Amino acid sequence: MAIFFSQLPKIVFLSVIILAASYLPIPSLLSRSLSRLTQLKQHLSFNPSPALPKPPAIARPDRKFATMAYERELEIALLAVQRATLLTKSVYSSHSKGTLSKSDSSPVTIGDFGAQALIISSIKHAFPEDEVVGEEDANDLRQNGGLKDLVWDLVQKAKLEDSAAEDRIGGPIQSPDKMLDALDSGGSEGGAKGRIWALDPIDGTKGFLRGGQYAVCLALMVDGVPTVGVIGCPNLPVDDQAPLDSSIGADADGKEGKGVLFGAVKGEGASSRALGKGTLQAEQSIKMKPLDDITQATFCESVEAGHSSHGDQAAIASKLGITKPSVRMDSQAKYASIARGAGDLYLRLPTSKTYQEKIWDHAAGVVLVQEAGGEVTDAWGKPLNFSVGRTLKENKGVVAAPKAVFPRVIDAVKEVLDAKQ
Ligand SMILES: Nc1ncnc2c1ncn2[C@@H]1O[C@H](COP(=O)(O)OS(=O)(=O)O)[C@@H](OP(=O)(O)O)[C@H]1O
Ligand SMILES: [Mg+2]
Ligand SMILES: [Mg+2]
Ligand SMILES: [Mg+2]
Repeated sequence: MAIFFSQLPKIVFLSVIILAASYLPIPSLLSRSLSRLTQLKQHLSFNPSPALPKPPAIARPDRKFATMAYERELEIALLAVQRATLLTKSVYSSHSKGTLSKSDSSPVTIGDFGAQALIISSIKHAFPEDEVVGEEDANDLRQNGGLKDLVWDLVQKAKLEDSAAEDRIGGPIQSPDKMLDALDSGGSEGGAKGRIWALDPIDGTKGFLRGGQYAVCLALMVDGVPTVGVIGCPNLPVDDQAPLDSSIGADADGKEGKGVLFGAVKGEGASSRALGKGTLQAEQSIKMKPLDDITQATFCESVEAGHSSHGDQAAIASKLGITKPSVRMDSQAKYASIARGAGDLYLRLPTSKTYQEKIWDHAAGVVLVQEAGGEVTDAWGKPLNFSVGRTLKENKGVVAAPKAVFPRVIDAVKEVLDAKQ
């Protein structure tokens, strides 16, 4: 009895708890917990490890395949070109482009200088041993401090929005002197041995100044063979299926669905993606359009009549029975456009017997077209030889077409050229 009275407070306390519990909605609490557990189980079955980082095998979420040849070269080239287009777009939409005339009377702008410095700095960070054949050099900036300051200002502002991507290409250039040194590191003589990059920081500078198409072009040549090609086209539509036309219009923010980044690796295919400003966007593979009826072809040619013979090109088109008017477009956007099937043929018939085509005007475009199912030769059907220096020397003109129709096209080209001899 004494024990009962000594334990009475505990007994009362426990009784109160049991009584209170009987009023609580225990079954409903239990059923809610069970349903939560079921939801969690379903969630886990779709996301086996939701809290874990992505498996390391998928290093490039923008790519469909985990590994391929020259994967790092392609990624660095894509990021380097992407960053350079941030700079060129800012110059494109500005009134003052700091234009100079070079010794061959062709124009160069602060955009060309800045883009070349940024891209070479990216390449040298990732692949310090590689050489670069770049179109521009720093001579004009070394002699003109005002111009150098303008370019330095642009170069400092051009940063990828994603800091990890920016780090992959070495981050910002550290000083104006380093910028000049980078710009001057594009003086390789080219050749048939080793790894050499061909860089056109703005291809189609005349188009760039006119408010037309232009392209930032970079290719890696291995033992004289174009192997990786990247082309940034800020003024082409993102949509690979968009009809090809010569109208453009500035679209600095990509709001009008413009801005494409093309990439290709020899033997691995070609792709396009929205240009973007930071991490690489998801890519899709591109192919030339199958062309069953050559008379329905759309052909691309230069805007500048001094760069390719509009007359010869019209004669070739008429020989092939093509009735559609040509699409005139500046830069390697022509190669990119036929590679994605927006156009079919690219004709660049020489205007002079002495002009030597520059390797940076073609290397990236050639990889793109070859990987999209096309063939590219000079106007006489000879393969373009990228292993003989900074120019294509003996190769005159360019003809690019889908493989299946290439023989017909080159025959028509030869007929027109032979008739002129
Ligand atoms: N005479 C002659 N013949 C052939 N090519 C020449 C000639 N003169 C210049 N160039 C080079 O043409 C590059 C411009 O590319 P496109 O001709 O495709 O563009 S355009 O439509 O004519 O603007 C252009 O490249 P960028 O200087 O990078 O713009 C030149 O390297
Ligand atoms: Mg060029
Ligand atoms: Mg150029
Ligand atoms: Mg030029």
